[in-house]
Amino acid sequence: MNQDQLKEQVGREAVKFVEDGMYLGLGTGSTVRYMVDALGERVANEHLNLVCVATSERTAQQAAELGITVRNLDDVDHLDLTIDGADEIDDNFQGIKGGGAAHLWEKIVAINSTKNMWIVDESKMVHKLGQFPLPLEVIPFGSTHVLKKLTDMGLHPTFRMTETGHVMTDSENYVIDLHLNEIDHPHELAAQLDGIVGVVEHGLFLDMVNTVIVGRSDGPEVLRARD
Ligand SMILES: O=C[C@H](O)[C@H](O)[C@H](O)COP(=O)(O)O
Repeated sequence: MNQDQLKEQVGREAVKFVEDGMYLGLGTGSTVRYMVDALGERVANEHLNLVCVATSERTAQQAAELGITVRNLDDVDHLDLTIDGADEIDDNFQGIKGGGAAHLWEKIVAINSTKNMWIVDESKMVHKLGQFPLPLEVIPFGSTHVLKKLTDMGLHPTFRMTETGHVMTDSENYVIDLHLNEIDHPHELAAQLDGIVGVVEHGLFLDMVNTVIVGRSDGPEVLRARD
């Protein structure tokens, strides 16, 4: 099975956990895209009553086109479950997210969700975080000074750019990626990054996920991370 087939496999597996009447958070990314397609099929075929909150404009648009009810986070009082992708997951079920620049909204939705599930192909499972560049969402105003500060801290930052300029998030902020190779102490790094003025949010998602579904050639593996 190639990577796309594994992503589709976990997307389809994840929607089996969705129950009628749920308030559901929808993540962002290429794996989630398959999940939302599968969810749309269930909504159409089984007439499920779901209320969904999306973590990006992209996901909101896809879901709405499939006839899934999408509301703003501020218009719901709770979320039962959020299903999202991840860029890396380590042996302790800590994660890096934000490869698609959506980690700010994703983290806000995640912390307001009773349960969180991540769906990944097996290439995302690592022993130690950090091979994947760690994304930060930063306020454009003064961002070159934030970049310099991060450089001085030895965190090897680069702005994430397109051919035409800065990658912009849905909140119209910039993204800085930290090229760390290995993150020995994720909690300490998270606390350091939380303390930098101008950094809105980082892509370390620590102690957050309850269930991980890993796509493997011999079938999806469901891992329980925490209650
Ligand atoms: O910002 C994007 C998100 O954190 C994604 O969930 C993450 O990058 C994984 O995306 P994909 O499923 O495309 O690898």
